[in-house]
Amino acid sequence: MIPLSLLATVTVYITAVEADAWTLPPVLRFAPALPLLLLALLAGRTKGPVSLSVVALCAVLFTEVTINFAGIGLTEGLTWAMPGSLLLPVVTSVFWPARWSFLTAMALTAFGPLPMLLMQGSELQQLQFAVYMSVAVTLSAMMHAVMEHTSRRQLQLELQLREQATFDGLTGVLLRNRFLDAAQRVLEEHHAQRTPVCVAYLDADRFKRINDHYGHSAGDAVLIGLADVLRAHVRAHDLIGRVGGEEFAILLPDIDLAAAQYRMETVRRAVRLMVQRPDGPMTISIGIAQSRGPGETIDALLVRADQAMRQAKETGRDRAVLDTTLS
Ligand SMILES: Nc1nc2c(ncn2[C@@H]2O[C@H](COP(=O)(O)OP(=O)(O)OP(=O)(O)O)[C@@H](O)[C@H]2O)c(=O)[nH]1
Repeated sequence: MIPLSLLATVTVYITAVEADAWTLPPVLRFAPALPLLLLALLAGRTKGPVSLSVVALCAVLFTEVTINFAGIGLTEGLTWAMPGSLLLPVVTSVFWPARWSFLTAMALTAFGPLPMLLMQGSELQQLQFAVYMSVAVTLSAMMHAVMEHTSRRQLQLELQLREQATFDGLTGVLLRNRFLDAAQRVLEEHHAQRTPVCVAYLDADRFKRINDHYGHSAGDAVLIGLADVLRAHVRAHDLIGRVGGEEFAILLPDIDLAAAQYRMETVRRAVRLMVQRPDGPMTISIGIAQSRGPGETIDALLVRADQAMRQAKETGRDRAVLDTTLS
């Protein structure tokens, strides 16, 4: 957008020159347009938004200086310089993303013709200028505010969409696929560093009964409470994902099976103590597996943890079982 606004600036400049307010010989008339074009090209190649704004502001400054030089000595110069340079803030107002660059560009373009005007303008022209300028700056500020509001709203929607695609709407933990992606990356990093990683597979016990006897919303409330307890009991770099309806997985980097068991026992006790279901305390069954090292994927690791969790179910629920299958 800024390179486009610079090209617009060049056009405004050339139109102004063509308005016959230029005292130089015809060959030199368009000379100042060259640096402007160069700035436009440079802006097209500049990547950072701040340096892009600086380049664009240089172009505006240059245009205003040129307008002043072009107009000095010619009263007629004022006739085109005033509306021309006041049109510029309105046209370019939507192109300046940052507030500081918008304010600087507005000040430059709105007050640009002031020296020429003060030097040779009549009182009427000065009054005209004050009126034009107020209208132009007000219009620009309004357009800029609308643009800013629209882009802020768009950004909010984007963030909202990204969040919805990342986190489970009910419990706030990672969605299954996001968990698998993130966990696979962590797993590979730990394989490369030869450090241990474990995964725990957690399943709410007899959850169907809550839904059947107390309704789906009672089940939802228990799931929310369960996720809260999980979040409160993991380390900052552990990952929690909702991998099924009432099934969660926790990736536990940097700890071996024994340490993972200790941590998950704490979680299991906390759930029993802190999550209430309508018919009594909530319990969970947990299966824990440690990664076998390079080559093992998160899916394979989860399968082993899931199998251990099923053993926990079969042997009475409300317990943590370790996967001890040989590698
Ligand atoms: N309220 C609610 N229920 C869910 C949700 N997702 C899955 N469920 C329910 O969770 C229940 C899971 O039941 P089952 O897989 O039979 O297992 P269970 O009753 O927990 O019994 P065990 O796992 O054998 O201890 C089903 O009734 C699903 O409908 C959810 O988001 N909200």
